[in-house]
Amino acid sequence: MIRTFNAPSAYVQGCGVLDSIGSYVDADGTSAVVLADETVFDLVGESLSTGLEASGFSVDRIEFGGACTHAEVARIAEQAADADVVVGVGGGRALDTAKAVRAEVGSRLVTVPTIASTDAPTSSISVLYTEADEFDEFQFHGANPDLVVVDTAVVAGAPTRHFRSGMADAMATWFEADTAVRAHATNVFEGHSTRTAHAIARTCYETVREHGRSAVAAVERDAVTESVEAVVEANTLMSGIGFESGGLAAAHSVHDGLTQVAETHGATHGEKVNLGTLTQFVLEGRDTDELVDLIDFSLDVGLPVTLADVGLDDPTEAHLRTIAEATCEPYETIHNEPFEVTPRAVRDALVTADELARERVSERR
Ligand SMILES: NC(=O)c1ccc[n+]([C@@H]2O[C@H](COP(=O)([O-])OP(=O)(O)OC[C@H]3O[C@@H](n4cnc5c(N)ncnc54)[C@H](O)[C@@H]3O)[C@@H](O)[C@H]2O)c1
Ligand SMILES: [Zn+2]
Repeated sequence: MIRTFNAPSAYVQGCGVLDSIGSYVDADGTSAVVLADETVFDLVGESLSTGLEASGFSVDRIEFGGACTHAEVARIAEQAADADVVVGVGGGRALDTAKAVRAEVGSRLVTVPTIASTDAPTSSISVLYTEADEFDEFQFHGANPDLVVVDTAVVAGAPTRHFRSGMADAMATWFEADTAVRAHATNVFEGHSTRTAHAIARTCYETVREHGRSAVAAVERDAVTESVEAVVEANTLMSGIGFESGGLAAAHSVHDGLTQVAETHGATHGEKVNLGTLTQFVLEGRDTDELVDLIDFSLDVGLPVTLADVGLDDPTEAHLRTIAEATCEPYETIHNEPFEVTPRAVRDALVTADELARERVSERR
């Protein structure tokens, strides 16, 4: 059995760290291109540029249009062709675009997440979408970012919804990696998990459970506390390594299935993943107490637990079929589950998780 482990080359996290970002960028040459949408550039553009210029970089800005599509990657790659360093700044879409641009131009890559909403900042892959905003393909770049810089003051100042969503993405990491390891399934790098990645995935979950409530309370007030630092690290570094080098299973496939129904497009990546984790629990026949425990924690921190919570108030059988069939596409990681998975089984697990969550919500009222 071949085991593989990949990770970003360097990771820096701290309150106000963007001001000194240039000192962490290890690159020959002096030209940096900053890729960010207007909102994000207004927030951090100045401190980023000052931080890079202080270390001798010339800084050009390219405005990110908001979608990670082939056309957007081609447009930006042309503009960034001579850059020594591409600095992707923002949410998962901007960072995935920066990764694809780096693959085209051969520069170094720095990712600067300004929300702790997904594990995209540390991973090696990009998720590409069509112009109609439907899933197009995964691009496996083989290389992780050279440097990841997270300013916790920026992340804590962003809307809490993004932070909660990242917690859901992080919790799924453990249940998926653990299933993948037990099933001897392969990870993103087509190797088997190391004990290192498995342990990181476990710590990722434990960190979110131990610090999640306090961290969400802090972020509601734009405060940076030790619990915020802990959860940012879990959502970003541990989750990224945990899913890529540990392996994925059902939860993210259910997320992918949910994206096929337009009604869920208003829900974030992490919010849909949370339903995926609950569905994975039912699919795997886990103890009901374990499921209720995760529902309770989700409700405590304000994460969605029912189909209605992610936009599907009244799912029809056609909706459920679309979701279940997309969840079971041959390339989906749900097939890492250690038993045969069918659309029927996914549909039944999804509606059962939804029913249990509804019951729990009314019990807690
Ligand atoms: N490559 C991977 O490993 C991986 C993993 C998980 C998710 N993803 C992808 O990530 C994407 C979802 O990412 P996301 O949930 O971060 O959403 P997103 O990238 O769509 O960003 C959401 C919004 O947040 C705004 N924003 C960013 N920073 C802000 C701040 N500090 N304050 C206020 N607003 C801010 C942005 O302007 C953007 O409009 C999906 O495309 C998904 O497929 C990729
Ligand atoms: Zn995810």
